[in-house]
Amino acid sequence: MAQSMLYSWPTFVFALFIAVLGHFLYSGYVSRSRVNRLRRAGLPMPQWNWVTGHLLVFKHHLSRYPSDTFVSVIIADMARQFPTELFYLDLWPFLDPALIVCSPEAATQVSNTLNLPKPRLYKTIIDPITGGPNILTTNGKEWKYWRSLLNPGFASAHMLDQVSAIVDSVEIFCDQLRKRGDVFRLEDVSTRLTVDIIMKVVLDLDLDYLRVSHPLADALLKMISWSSFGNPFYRFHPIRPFIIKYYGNVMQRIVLKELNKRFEEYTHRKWGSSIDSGSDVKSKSVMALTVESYKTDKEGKISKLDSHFATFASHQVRLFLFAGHDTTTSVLVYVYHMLHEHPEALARVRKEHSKVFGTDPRFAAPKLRDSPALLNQIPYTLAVIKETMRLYPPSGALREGVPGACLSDLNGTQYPTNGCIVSQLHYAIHYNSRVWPHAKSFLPERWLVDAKHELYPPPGAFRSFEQGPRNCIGQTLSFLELRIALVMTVRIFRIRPAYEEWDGLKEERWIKRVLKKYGFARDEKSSINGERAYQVEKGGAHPKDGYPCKIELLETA
Ligand code: HEM
Repeated sequence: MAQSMLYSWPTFVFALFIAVLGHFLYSGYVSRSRVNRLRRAGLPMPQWNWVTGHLLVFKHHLSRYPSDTFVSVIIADMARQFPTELFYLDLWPFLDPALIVCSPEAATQVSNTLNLPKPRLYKTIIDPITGGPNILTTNGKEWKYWRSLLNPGFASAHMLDQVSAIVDSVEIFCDQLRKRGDVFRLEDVSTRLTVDIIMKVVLDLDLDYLRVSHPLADALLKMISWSSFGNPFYRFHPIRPFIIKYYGNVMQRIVLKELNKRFEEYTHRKWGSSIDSGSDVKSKSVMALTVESYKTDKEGKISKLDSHFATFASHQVRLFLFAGHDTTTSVLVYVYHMLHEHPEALARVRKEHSKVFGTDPRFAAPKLRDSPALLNQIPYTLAVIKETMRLYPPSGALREGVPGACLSDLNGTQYPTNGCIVSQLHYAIHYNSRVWPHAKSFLPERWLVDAKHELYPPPGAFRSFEQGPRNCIGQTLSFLELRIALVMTVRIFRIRPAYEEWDGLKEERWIKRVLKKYGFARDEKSSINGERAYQVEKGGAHPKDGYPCKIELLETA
């Protein structure tokens, strides 16, 4: 008996190995055959072969850039050879065949005309962070129900009620910046700011992460660092599932506890007025308003937070924490960078703030608290933010192709989407010189001219928040916090990049020192076209090395 078991175990393992290999090769064959059919139909794609698909072409383009470059930048480089602004890319086994979209017209077909579903790939990557289904990854009725419950919490009018809470966080951000005489990574402090803000706005929870660590935020950042964004090998790391599970539980415990607390406060009317009486209550968190919509939906018949609602709501809170901090942080840091690179724009922003908030920058905070609507009177600042987001889009957007759905290019050629990931490449669309005159230049003015002006942004071309029904639910909040942060900082601090100093501070590993000594390695100052703060792959796109910088306090402060 024991002997037959010994005999059967290796056989079993071998059979399993053959089955897994067979499945792998078969799915590779299916994937490559699909691309081959598209190739034979004459649709645009780079040089292709059965064994490597487009991997070698991709590698060739990658070799022109630092190895950590944001992947959209590499694919946009490949896109330059396709005037069709649409092409197929076969990176199996790392990704299903992809239809790359670099034209605003085709992107509008994806998001508005066809409204293609979100891909299954999102579930694999995002759901472990959020703990389960959420409005970023679900489709159809499930998505619609939750989006309609959550929308009121993000409405513009309600967001203005959050200004005071955001100002409080930005004041602490300023205190932290004041303390920094050294070279430091601006992104680290900015991340703490956006995490604090998102939790206040979404859950009315003050993490005070700008000053101290917090298990919720720490768990989120740990989970992100263990996720497979940008590096597909992470997906196969043997201890990754345990790490994700552990930190997921930490997050879930805290979020559920806070949600229950909010519900208790809600039912005991601690928010200052009665929900049941139907009166308006100001300064409520997104989740408070969601509970309110839910209760209305159930005709008021809930007396405790039911576990189905609580679980799903906790996924949304975790999603907001994830989606709401990463992108906004990246934009904030790049806005400071652009203002440093364009002193004339910085001078104009400062002048605009002095005109609206008074010449003494110390009074900006009380003015904002008293009259949040003043934020609508700084159009040039908003234009600077949008232009920065055009040049440094923090993400892109993926959809799943479906049978019968085709995209058409400007010549009317049809591109089947079935079996493909449809990738709206924000980076390539934002640098598309057919639709953006002077596409590489930083021109905030293009956001201020009237519709007849040649610089006027064409419809569908600015996609940082995506467009159509699945656009970003948090865009009003992001514009709000970015403007508040700028109003409260640009007249107080001078922020400049400090990559050279940072290079000097970095500890070189002993192995690199040895290799350099014998001529096998050299100093690498990675940059793209001289830009040290290039976008690197890290979930979304982030400035290289977290933007090492130095801060000076201005005399007016
Ligand atoms: C500058 C900041 C931001 C940028 C650039 C950004 C970008 C985007 C993009 C491109 C999408 C579409 C993704 C896709 O279709 O694959 C999206 C969706 C989404 N964003 Fe944002 N986002 C930002 C801030 C926020 C904030 C602050 C929140 C938090 C509340 C948030 C929450 C979401 C959610 C929940 C969705 C999914 C919406 C849906 O499918 O119904 N985002 N965002």
